[in-house]
Amino acid sequence: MDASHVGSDLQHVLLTEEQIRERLDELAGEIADAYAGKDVLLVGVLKGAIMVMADLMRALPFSAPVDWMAVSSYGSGTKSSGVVRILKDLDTDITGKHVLIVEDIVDSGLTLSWIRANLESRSPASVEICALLRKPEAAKVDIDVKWVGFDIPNEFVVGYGLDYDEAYRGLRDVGTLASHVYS
Ligand SMILES: O=P(O)(O)OC[C@H]1O[C@H](OP(=O)(O)OP(=O)(O)O)[C@H](O)[C@@H]1O
Ligand code: HPA
Ligand SMILES: [Mg+2]
Repeated sequence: MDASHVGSDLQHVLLTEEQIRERLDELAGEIADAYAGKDVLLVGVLKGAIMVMADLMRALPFSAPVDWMAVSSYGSGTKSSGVVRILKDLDTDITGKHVLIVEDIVDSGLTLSWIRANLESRSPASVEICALLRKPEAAKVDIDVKWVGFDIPNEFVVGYGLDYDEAYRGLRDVGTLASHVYS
């Protein structure tokens, strides 16, 4: 799949690379203020959070350790199953630590509410969430996301780490897919 083909699969660009970078710079400033004088562990949720993590950690004015969890709830479809499995657990013992979960998207909220409860059961000092995207109309559970990049409409989006059946994660912008991709 070459780059021009991938581009033509997008129907509508919702967020450009530039908009994403500017917003992450703002969030990094707020996060830095919130954790001033504290050590924080950044926990990325594979695979979707790879781009957000890479850009957010470079925008932060301090060097925070990074760890990763891999869970799966979507598989190859466009709907969350709500059943979360840990595919890769943290390498770090988070007892007594401040944890900031870094995610690409809160859609139904099922994945993050499960991850947060799982991490909270390990006696950390605190657990907060930073997610680049949130779909307020899709929420199935109430979840407190302290830092949100953008609220977006209830449409399936790809790019900047987000996939459809493992494709499109490398797109620099975030957008919706043209209908021909699904058929
Ligand atoms: O709020 P929810 O409805 O639970 O959806 C959000 C989750 O779904 C996606 O992950 P996915 O399972 O597709 O894995 P991936 O990050 O490897 O693409 C996304 O990265 C979030 O982790
Ligand atoms: O809109 C989405 N796009 C890609 N992956 C996702 N996982 C949850 N929602 C989405
Ligand atoms: Mg996915």
